[in-house]
Amino acid sequence: MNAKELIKNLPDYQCQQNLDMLNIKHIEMDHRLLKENSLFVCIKGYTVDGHQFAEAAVENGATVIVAEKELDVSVPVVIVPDTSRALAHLANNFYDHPSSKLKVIGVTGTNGKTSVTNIIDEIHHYAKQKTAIIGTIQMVIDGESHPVKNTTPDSLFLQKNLHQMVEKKIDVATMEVSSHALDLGRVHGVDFDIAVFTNLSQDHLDYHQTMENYLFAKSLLFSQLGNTLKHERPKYAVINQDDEHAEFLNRVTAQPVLTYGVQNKASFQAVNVELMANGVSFIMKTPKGNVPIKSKLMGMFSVYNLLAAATAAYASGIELDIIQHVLNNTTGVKGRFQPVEHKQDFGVIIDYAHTPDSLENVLSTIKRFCAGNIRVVVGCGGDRDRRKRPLMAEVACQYADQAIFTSDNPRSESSQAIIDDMVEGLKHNNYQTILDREEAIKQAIEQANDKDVVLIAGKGHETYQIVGDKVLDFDDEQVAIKYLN
Ligand SMILES: CC(=O)N[C@H]1[C@@H](OP(=O)(O)OP(=O)(O)OC[C@H]2O[C@@H](n3ccc(=O)[nH]c3=O)[C@H](O)[C@@H]2O)O[C@H](CO)[C@@H](O)[C@@H]1O[C@H](C)C(=O)N[C@@H](C)C(=O)N[C@H](CCC(=O)O)C(=O)O
Ligand SMILES: Nc1ncnc2c1ncn2[C@@H]1O[C@H](COP(=O)(O)OP(=O)(O)OP(=O)(O)O)[C@@H](O)[C@H]1O
Ligand SMILES: N[C@H](CCC[C@H](N)C(=O)O)C(=O)O
Ligand SMILES: [Mg+2]
Repeated sequence: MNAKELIKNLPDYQCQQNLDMLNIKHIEMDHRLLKENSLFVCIKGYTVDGHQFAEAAVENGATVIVAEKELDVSVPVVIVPDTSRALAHLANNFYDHPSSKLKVIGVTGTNGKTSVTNIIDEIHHYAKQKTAIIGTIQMVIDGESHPVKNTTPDSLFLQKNLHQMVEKKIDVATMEVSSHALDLGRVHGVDFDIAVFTNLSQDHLDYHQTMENYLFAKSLLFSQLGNTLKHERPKYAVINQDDEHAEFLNRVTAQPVLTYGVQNKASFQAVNVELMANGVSFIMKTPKGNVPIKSKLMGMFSVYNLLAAATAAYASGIELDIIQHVLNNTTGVKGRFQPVEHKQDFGVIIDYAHTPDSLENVLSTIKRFCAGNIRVVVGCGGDRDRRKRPLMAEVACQYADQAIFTSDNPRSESSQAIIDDMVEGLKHNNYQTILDREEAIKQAIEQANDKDVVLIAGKGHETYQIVGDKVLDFDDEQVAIKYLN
């Protein structure tokens, strides 16, 4: 693509040099990945400043540099106020606005994004559409899995892969949209068709500082839901009417809103909800009549996830009988309320609860059916929201009979210091500390009696433990099976 053409829609840029004759074949933000005839965008990161690689980038094949300041290099430099935002524009332009050629469904909220995106994807797949999904666990394009680094990738990776999806004739892409991504502009320029809100509770205050900022970041998905009409269908915001922030999000979007909920009247409302030991059942009231649902997913939080997915699929034009079939048959996502069954006479559940609210949801669900004692193994991530630590410890001790506090990706912090934060001010004493996660799981399993339930929380599908900058192999499920043997 011609360089001048590529940058022409940037809202605010300066460039003294002539770009007329430059043909750009690639865009790159990492100088180590550069090829010939590339445009390199210098990003000021949290670890390093990409501007320092400008010279090396030219050696590696960059023929244009996009930067926030003048640079002494032998190729033209385009100066912009914010390179991250410029990258989102450039990538969208370079890949010819791929999100305008696909249906894109974005799901945001503190908890439930991975669960809801997977159900939405399953529904579209069952409706014989070609689907793709981007989220915490992986990116899947028409059945082919690709690894991901972030829940919501940077704008370059995102636009490149949306383009791949267009090439592969994908009908609908469902993606998790994290608050970090919204705040950092990773999804700028993505033309969403449907925006879904699950819930908002405490997490990520290390990044957002206040709950107001966190809510504001989440709301950007709804204010960014544009006016373009794609596939001859209107756009929709899908909002959890039982969440205290529902009214605010309702006002933020200019598009029609479909709501879902249990307690409050909603477009999709669950009534006659029964929480059972092997799933949930309810009547789903919809704008087109009542639909009975009996799902294998557990707990009230799953009722919300099922409703969110059903409402989004309805907004996407899927028939209710297809939605009903998938809700009744979905078996959920790896590491989300996942039982480990190994001939033992007590329960073992692996779950990704890593916030106070999700831990409370999962433990209260277990409490409903557990005839013995609940034992929870849990830790808090290092270099993440410190303020959620004592709240998670409080929930663990309040709902479980015995809590074992252990390590969960300590990253640059010491595991002991993280647990010190967890137990500070804790009034309960039904806990012990075992820093080594394998030993903690072993102890919980060895101490479990008939009818007890052991909840191993926080890491879900993860198959690693991040200690310092090392990523060590660690899989809660494998460790549990080892000691169940
Ligand atoms: C804090 C944060 O968001 N960091 C993201 C950021 O990394 P960074 O700022 O450290 O990047 P950096 O290493 O300083 O590099 C700066 C620039 O220099 C370039 N570079 C770097 C080194 C080099 O030799 N050459 C070079 O060109 C890099 O390619 C980059 O363009 O940019 C990277 C590339 O896009 C991201 O992968 C990375 O996410 C890290 C892994 C992360 O942990 N992010 C978390 C906080 C996050 O975003 N989480 C949310 C989920 C939250 C939730 O809802 O649970 C998510 O969406 O994943
Ligand atoms: N709707 C919900 N409300 C509260 N808790 C939930 C809900 N859905 C799932 N959970 C809990 O949150 C955990 C994480 O669920 P899920 O992975 O779907 O959330 P997520 O929003 O994708 O998380 P992340 O921010 O890490 O990507 C689950 O293991 C479960 O404990
Ligand atoms: N997306 C979340 C995942 C947390 C998972 C937990 N195992 C941890 O490492 O804290 C985060 O990065 O905050
Ligand atoms: Mg997720």
